[in-house]
Amino acid sequence: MTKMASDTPRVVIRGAEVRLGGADGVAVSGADLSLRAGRVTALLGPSGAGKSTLLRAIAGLERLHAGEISSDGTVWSGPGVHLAPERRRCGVVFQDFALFPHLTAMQNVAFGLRHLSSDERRQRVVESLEAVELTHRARAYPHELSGGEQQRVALARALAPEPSVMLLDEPFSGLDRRLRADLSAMTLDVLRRSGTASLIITHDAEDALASADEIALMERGTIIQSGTPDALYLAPASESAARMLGDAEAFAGTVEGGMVATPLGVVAASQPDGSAVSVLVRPEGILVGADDEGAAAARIVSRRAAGPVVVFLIELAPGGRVTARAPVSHRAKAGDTVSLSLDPAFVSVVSG
Ligand SMILES: Nc1ncnc2c1ncn2[C@@H]1O[C@H](COP(=O)(O)OP(=O)(O)OP(=O)(O)O)[C@@H](O)[C@H]1O
Repeated sequence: MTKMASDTPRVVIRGAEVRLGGADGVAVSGADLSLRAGRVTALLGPSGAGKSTLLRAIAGLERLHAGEISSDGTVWSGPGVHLAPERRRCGVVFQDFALFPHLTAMQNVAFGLRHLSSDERRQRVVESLEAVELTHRARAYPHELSGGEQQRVALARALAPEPSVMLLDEPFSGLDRRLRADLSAMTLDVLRRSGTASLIITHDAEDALASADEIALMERGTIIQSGTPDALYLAPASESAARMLGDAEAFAGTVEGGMVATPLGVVAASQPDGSAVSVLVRPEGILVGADDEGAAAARIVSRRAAGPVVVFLIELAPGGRVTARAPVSHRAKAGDTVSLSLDPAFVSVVSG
């Protein structure tokens, strides 16, 4: 049942627009996104950004007013086309997943497989419950299962018909933190091995950075950036993209001679001279050195250890404060005068 990941997109969304509740209620606007087989894409963005609406549009539960959604060359939604949800090879696990209470775990999983022969159906149910490690609970009813086990049955049920794409809307938000971490790791593993293309809504940027294959950032109805977690963390396309994935300092400046000046030193910029830009720096990119080393003199206001890292709040000589993050072994302490420099790997220059 293991299938290879592929670079060819399984689902392609182009210029998707969804209007809800009247002309100005545009929930999704010009959204572009590709989902690949065997890969998990985390969809991240503030409340009201349009994440659930985009998922519902892919599932066929909302109509597109413009744009197109297609899968393996078949148009699911587009001008004059709207394939019914049951005709899309789309598995869905929503937050308030509901198992049928009067059916056992295996009957729940078998529910969507009525088109198969009974032998094939039995085989598929066994495989799906095996994938979520629940064969020993096959005959249990939902009320006899824990919350995490119920969620695993819901996942098995959605995967059993072998969908092209799996859509998960914050599937773990109702569970406690510890269970959520375990279940999230297992779910992503099962999704990857199934070979389906997965899109999972989350509010947890750290979790997305640590576990997703790709991240799509959504804001005001549109996908503002998508790519691998590393690429998005290190090279955000805008200040708001940067902040969706963690802390960042932003310095406004103007490009002169291919460079832009910041209070922490000068950095190279690819924008034309005279452009107004914003220099974005991750806390790991602010290097705290001895007093005589770097470019900018500064004073440490506070030092806070947080597990393997230490977070410095630093006051710059010309005024203003920045946050730097270093390994916990870093010796600088509150009150020290230090000099700061930039690690270019954690710096990106975006149009201001
Ligand atoms: N049925 C509806 N009728 C009218 N407007 C709606 C409807 N459902 C959602 N909206 C609006 O559409 C926009 C996008 O909502 P959506 O639920 O897709 O956002 P979201 O990113 O999933 O948010 P959250 O993270 O809070 O779940 C919001 O402005 C919301 O108020």
